[in-house]
Amino acid sequence: MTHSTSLQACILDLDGTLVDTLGDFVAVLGRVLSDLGLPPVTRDFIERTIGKGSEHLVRTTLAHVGGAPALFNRAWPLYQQHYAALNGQHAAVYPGVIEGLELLRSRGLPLAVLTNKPGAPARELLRRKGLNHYFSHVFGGDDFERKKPDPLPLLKTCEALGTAPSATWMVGDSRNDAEAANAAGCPLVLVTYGYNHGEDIRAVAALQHVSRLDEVRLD
Ligand SMILES: O=C(O)COP(=O)(O)O
Ligand SMILES: [Mg+2]
Repeated sequence: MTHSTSLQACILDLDGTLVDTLGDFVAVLGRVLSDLGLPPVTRDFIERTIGKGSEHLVRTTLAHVGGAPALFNRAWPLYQQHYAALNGQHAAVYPGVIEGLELLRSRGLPLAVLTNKPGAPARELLRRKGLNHYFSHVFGGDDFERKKPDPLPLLKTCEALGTAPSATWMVGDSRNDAEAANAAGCPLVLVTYGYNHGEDIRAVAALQHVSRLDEVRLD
């Protein structure tokens, strides 16, 4: 099967696809829990929980350590403050990402980022990692009414790019990306190195599964 003739633009996920941000989440949540006098959580727990946006991550972490739900009101500003300070310090661009973005750009494809991370830290992270210049649009989890796996943010990103969903590839690392892409009608490419709630992403159907972004086949 080939979609090369209809490929007009590409939307990429951020955490687990472009940048390995697990270390940032671990450091930030460590500080938040310590500020609140709560016990730490494991790196594995955080890796399984990333993907549904930062509010979800903070709420699920508090519940995991037995914190009252109302603690969220104290934890959330702390999380945002620590995230802004640490953003990118414990994060690395995955091998093959620069080469993959160069490849997509060499085909003249407009590129956008769509992440469930809030927009401000997402844009700042891309800037700090020197990736921002590849993208005409960067949308975060707070830019639209609903987050992935809902198709709405994908449809809105296609609208911003000016391309039909059927001609706009979604590249992501989790079933949130897959469900959103399938519901929006975007051809799906999955990277196999990211975070997928502790499950093997190769079990999720896609046009292609790639172990590096520069392995994506455009024809
Ligand atoms: O912030 C998250 O929960 C994950 O963000 P992502 O959509 O870039 O994977
Ligand atoms: Mg992701």
